[in-house]
Amino acid sequence: MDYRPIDHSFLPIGTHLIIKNPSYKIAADNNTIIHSNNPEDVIIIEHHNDELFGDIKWSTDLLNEKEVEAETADDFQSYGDDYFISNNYTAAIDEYSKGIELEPQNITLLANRAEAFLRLSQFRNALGDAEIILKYEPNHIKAAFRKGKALCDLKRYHEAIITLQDLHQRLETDTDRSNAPIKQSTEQLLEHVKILASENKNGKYDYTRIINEYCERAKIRKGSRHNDEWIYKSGPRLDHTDFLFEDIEIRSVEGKGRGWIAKCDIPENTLLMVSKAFSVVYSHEVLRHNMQSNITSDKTTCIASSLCNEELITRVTQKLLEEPYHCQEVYQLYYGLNLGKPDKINEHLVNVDIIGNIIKYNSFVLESGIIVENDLNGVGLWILPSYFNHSCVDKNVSLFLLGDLMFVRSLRPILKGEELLISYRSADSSYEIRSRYLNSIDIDCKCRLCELEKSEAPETTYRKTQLINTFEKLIKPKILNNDDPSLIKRIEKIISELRNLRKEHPDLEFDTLELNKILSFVYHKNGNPKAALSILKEVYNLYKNVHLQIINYIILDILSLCIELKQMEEAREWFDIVLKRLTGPILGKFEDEVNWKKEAYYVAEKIFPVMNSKAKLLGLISDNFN
Ligand SMILES: C[S@@+](CC[C@H](N)C(=O)[O-])C[C@H]1O[C@@H](n2cnc3c(N)ncnc32)[C@H](O)[C@@H]1O
Repeated sequence: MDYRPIDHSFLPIGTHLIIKNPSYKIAADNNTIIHSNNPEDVIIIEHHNDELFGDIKWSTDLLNEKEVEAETADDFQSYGDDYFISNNYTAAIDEYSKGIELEPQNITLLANRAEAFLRLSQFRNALGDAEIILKYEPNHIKAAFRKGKALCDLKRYHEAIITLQDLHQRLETDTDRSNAPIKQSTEQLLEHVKILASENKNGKYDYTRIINEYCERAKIRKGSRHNDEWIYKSGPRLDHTDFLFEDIEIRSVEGKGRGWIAKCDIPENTLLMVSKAFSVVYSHEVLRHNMQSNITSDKTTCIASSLCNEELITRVTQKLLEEPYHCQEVYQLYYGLNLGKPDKINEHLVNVDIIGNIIKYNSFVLESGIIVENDLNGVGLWILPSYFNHSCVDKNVSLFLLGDLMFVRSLRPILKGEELLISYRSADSSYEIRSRYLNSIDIDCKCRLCELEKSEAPETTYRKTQLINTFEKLIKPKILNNDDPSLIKRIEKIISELRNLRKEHPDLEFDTLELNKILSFVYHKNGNPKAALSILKEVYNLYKNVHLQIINYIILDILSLCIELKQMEEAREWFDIVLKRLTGPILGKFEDEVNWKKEAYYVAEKIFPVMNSKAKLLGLISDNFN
C-alpha cells in the first residue's frame, strides 16, 4: 500500500543493499520481489564503504542497544511465546534464538523453538534443538516427542519408531497425570509412523483409509450456483509417504537426458512409485474468493494458472531457503538435456531463475476432470516423477493424483530395459497443439504418432485440418439445439474421409474419436439409441487398449445407453469395465475377483460421483454395496 516508485538518484543501479529477514515473492513477469516489512531492516551500503559488510550492525539493534542489554533470556521467552500464540512462528523463533544466544543451555527456550520449527516444517532444525535438550536432559519428554516427530517428517522412520517406543515405555510407568495428553499423542504418532514405515518399505497402502482421509479433508459447501462444491482449506495434503519400487532406476536415455528404466520384467498394474509433492499450489489458494466460482471461464483459468505458477516458484524458493538440504534433489532436476549445459550450480545457493526453469520443465498441471470429484486445478512439483519422459501414444505408466500424493503404476507388462513413459499431452489432441507445448519444453517427440504426422504429405495435413475446422465451426455449434437429421450425414462424411486419410495406420487415427462420440449423441437425439450404442461400441473396440481419458467417457455413454435400452445385464458388464479402468490406477490389480468390486466401488463412490448415480440406476447399491 505504501508503494512509491523508486527514484534512480536514490537507488542507482549497482547499489548494495543489506536486508534483514527478507522474504521472496515471484512477480508475474518472473522477476523476484524481495521485500521487507520494516524499512529499518534495509541498509544501503555506499560503494566506498564496502568493507562494512563484515560487521554490519542494524540500526534497529543500535537504537535498542540499551534495551537489549537489559533484556534477559526470560524476556525473550515471553516475547517468543507471544508470537507463538499468535501463530507467528518465524518471529517466535527469532526471539527464542536471541534468548538461546544468551543462555545456550536454556531447555525451555530450546524446547519452544523446536516446536516452532516443527510448525514451520523445518524438521532438521527442530531435530537439532530436540537433540541438544536430550543431551542435557535425557528424560525430557517433550523433547523426545518432538525428536520423534521431526524424525518421522524427515522420513527417518526406523529412528522415529525407536525414539517413540522408548518414550512410550517411559510414559507407561509415569504417574504424573499432566503427562496423559502427551502419552496419548505418543501412542497415536507411533501408530502413524509404523504405517508410514510400512508404506515406505513395502508399498502397502490402505487405499480405503487414504480415500477416507482425502474426503475428510474436503469441505463441502453450497456453491454460488447452489451446487455442492468441494473446497479445501489448504490442501488436500495427506499424511502418507513415498514409496519406490526397487526394480526401476534412473538412467541416461539417448536424446532425452535421463529417464526411468525397468531393471527387470514388470507385470501390469505394479505400483512403481508413490510420490508426495515437494510443493503444490491449488488455484483456490491463490484466487480471490469471488473469482473461484468462475473458475471454468477461460480467462480465470489462465489467471489461475499463472498465479499458481508464481506461487509455486515462491513456495519452492522459500522451502529451499528454510531447508537448504533439499537443494540438491531439486537442482538435480536442472541437469536434464532440456537446459543445455548449464554452468555447475552452486547447490548451496538458492537461485530463483533456476527454480523458475525447473518448474517450467518439470511441474505437473492438475486439471479438473469431469468424472473425478476432486475438481481441483493447480500446479505442483513432484521430484521423482519428474524423471519420466514423454510419449504421445506409447505411455506405459499411469499417474493418479489423490491430494498431494501421486500414485504411479504400470499400465501393461513392461520388459527389462524398457523405458517407462507418460504422456505430457494426450494423443487425441492435434499435432499442432501437442507440438506447440512439447517444443516449448524442448521436445521434438519421435513417437510413432509424431513421426507419422511429420511424414504425412502437406495436402493430407491440410485436408485434415479443413475437415476438423468444418466440424468445429459449422457443425458442432448446431448440435446442442438442433436435431436436424442431416447433421448425421455430414458428420459421417467427415469421419469417413478422416479415416480414409489414415487408412494405412488405423491404430493411430485419433481425430474421429470425439466426432464419433458426438455422432452417437446426435443419433440418440434423433431417437435412435441403438445406432448410438453401436457407434460407441465400435469405437471402444478399436481403441480399448489405448489409454485415453475419452475412452472412459465413451464407456460411460455406452453404459447410459444400455440402461436406457433396458439391457441391464450388458450395462452391468460395462459398469465393471469402467470401474476397473477408473480405479485400477490407484487400486492396482484386482486379485480377488469376488471382492474387488466392493473395494473398487467404495473408492469410486467417494471420488467418481458419476459412478454413484450409474450404480443406483443399475440397482447395484442396494444389491451389493450397502
Ligand atoms: C520432466 S523432464 C524429464 C526428465 C529429463 N529427461 C531429465 O533428464 O531431467 C522433461 C524434459 O525431458 C526431455 N524429454 C522428455 N521426453 C522427451 C522425448 N520424448 N524426447 C526428447 N526429450 C524428452 C526434454 O528435455 C524435456 O524438457
